[in-house]
Amino acid sequence: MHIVTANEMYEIDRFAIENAGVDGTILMENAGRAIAEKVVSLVKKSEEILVLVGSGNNGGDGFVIAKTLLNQGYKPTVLQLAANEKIKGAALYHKQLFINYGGTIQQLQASDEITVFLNNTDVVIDAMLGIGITGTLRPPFDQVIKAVNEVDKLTISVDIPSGVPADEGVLDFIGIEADYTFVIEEPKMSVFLEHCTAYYGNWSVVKIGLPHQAYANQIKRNTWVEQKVRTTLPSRDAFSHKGSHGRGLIIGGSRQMPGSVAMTALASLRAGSGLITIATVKEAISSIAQQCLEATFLPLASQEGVISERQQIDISTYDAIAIGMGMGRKKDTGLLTRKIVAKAKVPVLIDADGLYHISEELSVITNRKSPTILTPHFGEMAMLLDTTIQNVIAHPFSLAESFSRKHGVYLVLKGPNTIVSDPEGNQWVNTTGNAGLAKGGSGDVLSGILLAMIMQRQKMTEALSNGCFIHGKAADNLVVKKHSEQDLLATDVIKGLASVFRTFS
Ligand SMILES: NC(=O)C1=CN([C@@H]2O[C@H](COP(=O)(O)OP(=O)(O)OC[C@H]3O[C@@H](n4cnc5c(N)ncnc54)[C@H](O)[C@@H]3O)[C@@H](O)[C@H]2O)[C@@H](O)CC1
Ligand SMILES: Nc1ncnc2c1ncn2[C@@H]1O[C@H](COP(=O)(O)OP(=O)(O)O)[C@@H](O)[C@H]1O
Ligand SMILES: [K+]
Repeated sequence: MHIVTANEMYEIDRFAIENAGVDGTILMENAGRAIAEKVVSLVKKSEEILVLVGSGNNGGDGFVIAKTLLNQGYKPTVLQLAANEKIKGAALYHKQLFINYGGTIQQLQASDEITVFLNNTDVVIDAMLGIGITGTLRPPFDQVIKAVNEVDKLTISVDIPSGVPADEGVLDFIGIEADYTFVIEEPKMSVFLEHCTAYYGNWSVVKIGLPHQAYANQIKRNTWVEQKVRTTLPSRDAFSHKGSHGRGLIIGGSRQMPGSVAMTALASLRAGSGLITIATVKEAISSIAQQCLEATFLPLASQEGVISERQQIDISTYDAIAIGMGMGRKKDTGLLTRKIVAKAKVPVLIDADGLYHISEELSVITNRKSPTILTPHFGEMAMLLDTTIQNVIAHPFSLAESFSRKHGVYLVLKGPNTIVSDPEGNQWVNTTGNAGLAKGGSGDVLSGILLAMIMQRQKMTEALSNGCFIHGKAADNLVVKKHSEQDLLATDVIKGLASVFRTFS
């Protein structure tokens, strides 16, 4: 699936109508009819349905839904929230068809009348506002949306929950809290914005027959789904040896935080790495070795329990490096981190405290010749950009894209909807994972999986997207069977990798 902004959607629409010659009323018929089919699968004929229609094309879809339901023996009540003269074009055409099919339309005279309509219905179909919303809500939409949210009725939104912006940038809004949203043709950006996702409820896409050529090459944002993992994840060659699957180096850990690198190493081995070496402070090695028998070690000199600057590390024999987990934020560790990142001629993944050290001197990553992968969560992203977390929440797609382009890096912006960005500005949103991962250590496990993935035969963007998918999928499988979102631990996710890899082998 592509992920579109409102403008991109309008552009696709324009192409369909002007270049491909599709009539706009047909697109509206297709949209309304496809959504009516979904409504039929959720609602019984005996139930009362209230269709709330606005003045634009979203309202037009509402008329088609009402007409289709009426034709199938339902008795929808259509409540028009805008003046008659505001309904134009395709929406007016479908309003007239609805009337011709025997439908009647009621009009809201005063905002507070809405409670009477809501009290008399079982189901609300929200066809008030779609991607055409501008500015703050005007009456009666503000009051109607609040009233719908206050009553406990099954609420089904058309294309987008009314009031929710389609695009990035708006943090404050009043929106319908839908139970279901049937998104037309392609998910809008806000489906994946963490301050908007919940409004959509259970969402899915309905296709309305827009010409594929209208957008196949233009949209740079996509979802990463199981089918893509199936077609890109390399299988293990029967004649391979440990060297064929990558020799990875993990640099991090400290006396205070030995567990993080242990989890990264274990996850990396479970995700298919051939050989893993952990470079960490020598006093942490015995405890880490007990957790991870398969790893080898590179003991590092330490100062107050953290990796000290004064030492040479031979990084020449590794295929990829992950650096930063649990290493702390001491100045000396930072100097060494930047030296290693600058010197390494293989892919380097930078996570956690490594991101802090890099944020002090971003030119170190910009100047690198081999691939650099940064894996910040929203707080670390704000630190890298020297901005607020609120700003990252408001603009995750555009900030990630511009950062990747500017510094020539691959960025994995972690969250409930993790976004992978490449230096050309392409983006993929991961579709797996749950709140059980919102726990210390999940990021360390992800780094290990990604380190393994980037050492297998696949493109860098596929490696990163597959790694995120597998990490989230392991957590999803675990909360269905063995665990819950409450008790899930990062170490469980490592064990759960088996269930995911087995489905792809
Ligand atoms: N290719 C597509 O994507 C298709 C889209 N269709 C529908 O068309 C919708 C977009 O239609 P429109 O561009 O007409 O836009 P909308 O229907 O989303 O809204 C525009 C209308 O809302 C009013 N409005 C805007 N901001 C408002 C505010 N803050 N407070 C109160 N009223 C406000 C405007 O005066 C205008 O009349 C989509 O969301 C979708 O539902 C379908 O008809 C089928 C084809
Ligand atoms: N609510 C959530 N839903 C899905 N995935 C989540 C959620 N919260 C966190 N994650 C995932 O868990 C990982 C957390 O990483 P991070 O914040 O770096 O953890 P830590 O540094 O504590 O190990 C990321 O991969 C993120 O995408
Ligand atoms: K809507």
